[in-house]
Amino acid sequence: MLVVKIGGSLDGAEPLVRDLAHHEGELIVVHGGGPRIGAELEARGFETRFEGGLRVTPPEQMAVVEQVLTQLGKELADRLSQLGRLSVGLSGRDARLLRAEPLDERLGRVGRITAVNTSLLFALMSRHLTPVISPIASAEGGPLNVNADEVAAAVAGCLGEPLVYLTDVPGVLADPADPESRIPVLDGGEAEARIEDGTIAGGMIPKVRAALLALEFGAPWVMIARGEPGALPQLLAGQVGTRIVPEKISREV
Ligand SMILES: Nc1ncnc2c1ncn2[C@@H]1O[C@H](COP(=O)(O)OP(=O)(O)O)[C@@H](O)[C@H]1O
Ligand SMILES: CC(=O)N[C@@H](CCC(=O)OP(=O)(O)O)C(=O)O
Repeated sequence: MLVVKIGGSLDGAEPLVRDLAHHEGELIVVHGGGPRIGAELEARGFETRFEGGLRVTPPEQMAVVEQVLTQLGKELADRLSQLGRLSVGLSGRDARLLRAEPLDERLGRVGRITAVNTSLLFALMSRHLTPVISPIASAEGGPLNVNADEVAAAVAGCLGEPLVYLTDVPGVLADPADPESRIPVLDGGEAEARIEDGTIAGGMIPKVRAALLALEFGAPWVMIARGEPGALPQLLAGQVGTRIVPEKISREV
């Protein structure tokens, strides 16, 4: 089994969706939707801002966030199903799939995952149905917006399964402006140092932190790679992407 998180930056990437549909083996898909949420909020006259890569979500914006993510999940599940992989679009509000608590009141309706209903996921997979999860969680006082990278980490961690983040860059880059500067293996210490010095920025901050969290929760391995056709087999062969590890040790021979 593999947990795959598809970034909102890959919205509409048909070749990738085909690859996922034809992937041999069980998949759980978690999707983002940042760019589409941003566009919809703007169209409705809302301003949006991020703190540490997380969208500050005032209560009056929550319905828009949920609508956009729900529609995206349904579209993705429908497309995978049409391509032969029967899939079910869910959010964390279905059967309490994802429970959360508010992260910080200054961020509004942004949540931190506290529990995952893994039996719902097993029930679907036992009937050969692929879960497609939108990052909205169930909570006291209404739903919470959770960063999709964190949702994927919680799901993979709770299941003890590997996690792949598919995004629009070839991995974590030493120089974000240079796509050739992929870091093949990144550990927690170096990740925090690079966040501190600014070479890891924007949406890569929650992704790298979530990857470390997934390992802490129990995922056996985590990779960040570009969501291009052929990515999954190449990545499983260790040819592309950045592998996130808690600590690096040097191998001496
Ligand atoms: N050091 C870095 N290496 C790679 N990408 C980085 C780095 N620092 C910032 N980024 C930015 O992070 C983005 C990926 O995060 P995000 O846009 O949230 O993706 P997704 O929608 O796939 O979750 C990249 O497109 C890039 O602009
Ligand atoms: C709290 C928070 O930041 N939630 C995210 C949820 C979607 C997401 O994570 O989408 P990407 O994977 O495309 O970034 C948001 O509102 O954008």
